[in-house]
Amino acid sequence: MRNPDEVVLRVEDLRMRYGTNDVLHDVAFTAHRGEVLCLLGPNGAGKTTTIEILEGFRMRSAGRVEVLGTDPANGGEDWRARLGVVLQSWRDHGRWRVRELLAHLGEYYAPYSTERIRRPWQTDELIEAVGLTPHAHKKLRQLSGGQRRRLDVAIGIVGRPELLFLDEPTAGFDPEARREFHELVHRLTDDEDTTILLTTHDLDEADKLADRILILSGGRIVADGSADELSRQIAGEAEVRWTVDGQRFVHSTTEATKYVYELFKQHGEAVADLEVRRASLEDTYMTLVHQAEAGLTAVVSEEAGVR
Ligand SMILES: Nc1ncnc2c1ncn2[C@@H]1O[C@H](COP(=O)(O)OP(=O)(O)OP(=O)(O)O)[C@@H](O)[C@H]1O
Repeated sequence: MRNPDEVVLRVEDLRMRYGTNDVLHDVAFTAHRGEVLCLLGPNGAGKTTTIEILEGFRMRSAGRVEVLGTDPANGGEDWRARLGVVLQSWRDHGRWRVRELLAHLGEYYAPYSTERIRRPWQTDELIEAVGLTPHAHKKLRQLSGGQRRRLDVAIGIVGRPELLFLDEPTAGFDPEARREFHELVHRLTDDEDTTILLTTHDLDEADKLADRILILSGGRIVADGSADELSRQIAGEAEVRWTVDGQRFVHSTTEATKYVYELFKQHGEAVADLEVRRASLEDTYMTLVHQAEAGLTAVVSEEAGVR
């Protein structure tokens, strides 16, 4: 049965050093069943390193990590079968055909099928879910960049993972493919209860998909919360725009509701074109990353408050 309180991912005091270069400093976060976490951050912030440690592809330098109840450094085949991974880089299977490859990869998961989770995903259903039906019989090298990325996603989910890692899954997608991918993510979390950790540079995508956003900067988590929580905590001011008799006005305030109430009290029905604009995720992201880069290391966290 679904238990939304179940912790699927627990990271504490995670550190990573390449040679003498510390790239992760005391990273800590958790993810619960069915949650979508988006890991944001500038190039080189440590997103891929974090994900690779959680996937068991990279050994950490220090800290505690639990993925589906197991330390990834000791995860066996049965643990790995419960994970799905979509890496940034392409794999080289150029001569295989789409359907053939997915059916083949799916066979590896059959021994890990359970009463609750039937593995693998039925091949044609999976191909349909990622929008590759018209290309099912093509060789991989004949696919476009975006089609190839859809296949990468299919490879990641063929074993019906309980936890799915997606490293920049929509890079190279056209707007329609992006929207279809977002629908697929909702389907995976709603119908299959999949927990998803994804990295993206597309803030609009993070806004649409994430239950929680983690912002990593210089190897540190500088924010942890929903898009709304982060924007409320960082940018207290909202911008109110309106017109009276065709003349435009703009005012910044921390108390938008009260301000609008006063506005109507004063001008009544003469107020038109009213808009109240809170900080966008992009505004919030820029503020937090710039603060972190300037050495202001206050961490914004819904769970912990500001510390
Ligand atoms: N194998 C490696 N050896 C040494 N340094 C590395 C290695 N891999 C990554 N790094 C360094 O670790 C830091 C974090 O890199 P990482 O790839 O995790 O960042 P990222 O947030 O995923 O960046 P991007 O958005 O560009 O993908 C960078 O400074 C990078 O140069």
